[in-house]
Amino acid sequence: MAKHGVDLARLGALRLLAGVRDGLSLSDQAGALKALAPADQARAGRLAAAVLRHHDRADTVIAAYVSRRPTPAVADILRLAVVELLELDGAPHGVVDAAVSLTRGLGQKGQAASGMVNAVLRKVAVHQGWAGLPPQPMPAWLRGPVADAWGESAAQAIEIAHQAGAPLDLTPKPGTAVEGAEVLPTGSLRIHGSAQVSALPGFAAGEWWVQDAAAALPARLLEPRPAERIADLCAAPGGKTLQLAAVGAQVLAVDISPARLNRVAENLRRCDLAAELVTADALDWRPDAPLDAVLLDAPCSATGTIRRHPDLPFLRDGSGVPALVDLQSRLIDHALSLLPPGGRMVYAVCSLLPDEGEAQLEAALTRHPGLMAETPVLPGIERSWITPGGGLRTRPDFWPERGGMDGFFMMRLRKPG
Ligand SMILES: C[S@@+](CC[C@H](N)C(=O)[O-])C[C@H]1O[C@@H](n2cnc3c(N)ncnc32)[C@H](O)[C@@H]1O
Repeated sequence: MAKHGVDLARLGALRLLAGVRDGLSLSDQAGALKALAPADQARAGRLAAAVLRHHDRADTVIAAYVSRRPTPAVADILRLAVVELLELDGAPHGVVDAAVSLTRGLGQKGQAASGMVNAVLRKVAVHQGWAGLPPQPMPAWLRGPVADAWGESAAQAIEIAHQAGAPLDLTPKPGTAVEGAEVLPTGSLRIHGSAQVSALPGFAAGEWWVQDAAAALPARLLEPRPAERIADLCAAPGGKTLQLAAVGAQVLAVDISPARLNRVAENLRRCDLAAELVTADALDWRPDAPLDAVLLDAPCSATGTIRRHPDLPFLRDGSGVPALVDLQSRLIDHALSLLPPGGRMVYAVCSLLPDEGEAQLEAALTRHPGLMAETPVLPGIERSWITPGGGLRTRPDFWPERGGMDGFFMMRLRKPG
């Protein structure tokens, strides 16, 4: 949609990118585009995400044609145009014109830079070699541990998967099908191509919820049974709570954030499922009656979700990881203290960092003599995903032909009887 010849979606994308430069995540900025029509909001989000996914490749191309470093705002306009031209097959004339008018819209400095933007983008439009540029690298604080754990070629395959983005995965209520969706070996449903979630069949009737195929595994690994009392610690927005409730377990969904628990309530309502919602710090919460099992989806670096959140590498520097690792181990200890002898627990993190996953398993077994890691057995998981310590590791580069999956580590622990 155009206003005074300027595409509002592109303006929105640039606003989002400026927000990321200021330390705001894309999802934190949903309100910033409120004035735009829903279709423009969605396109702005897609364009901003595409620029972040190809950020360094775009800079490599721009550097070949500029003599002086552009200002941050002009650099974003150039990156957006480069990605539209070389990745999204945008029509050169329209993309270059839009970039020039967006630059002019920056005021006096923009007026001065618009000639340069025009000249640079005319050359970019016929640039050769885009496909051969390496994918957006992970930041060093993440790439180092990933390459150490799984090797350089795995790190590169993960970067390729990050760049490709993620399809839409759904978890259906037991026995529910969704027309046109691929049924994945693990039981999740996958929709390829862009789709408006609320327009898909079964959304209003609450027959499924959006959940990455890997994110659906921890609740399955717990093997919840009808009427079991299960605490879902760190539950919001509730994907795993819904899974547990859908098999008929009595779920206590605990989260520290009341606002995020409201989202669990909304999701339960839409899907016509029930759980008890508890606002509490999981580190000191205790149930008033014995539990059968605990699911602990601990707060983490979220580095396994970069496919969906390409802004994450631009917002974090890894300095928060040690505090998260410490919180995770305290949560594991507290969760174990809630279980009766012989009780079971699943710990999960959407992280690619072994410190938050494989190392947490090893440390928990050392701290708790007699605690056992039970080897994961689930439909559709591959042997190579099982770690030597008995955990389950998923990575974005797994299932490349199907469109990948988020990076998770999960483990199932059994308290001594
Ligand atoms: C990874 S998300 C959980 C995702 C959720 N299990 C799902 O499947 O939809 C982590 C959650 O932990 C919550 N959280 C962080 N620290 C917590 C604490 N000390 N006690 C309880 N919840 C906490 C956050 O509010 C956030 O909702």
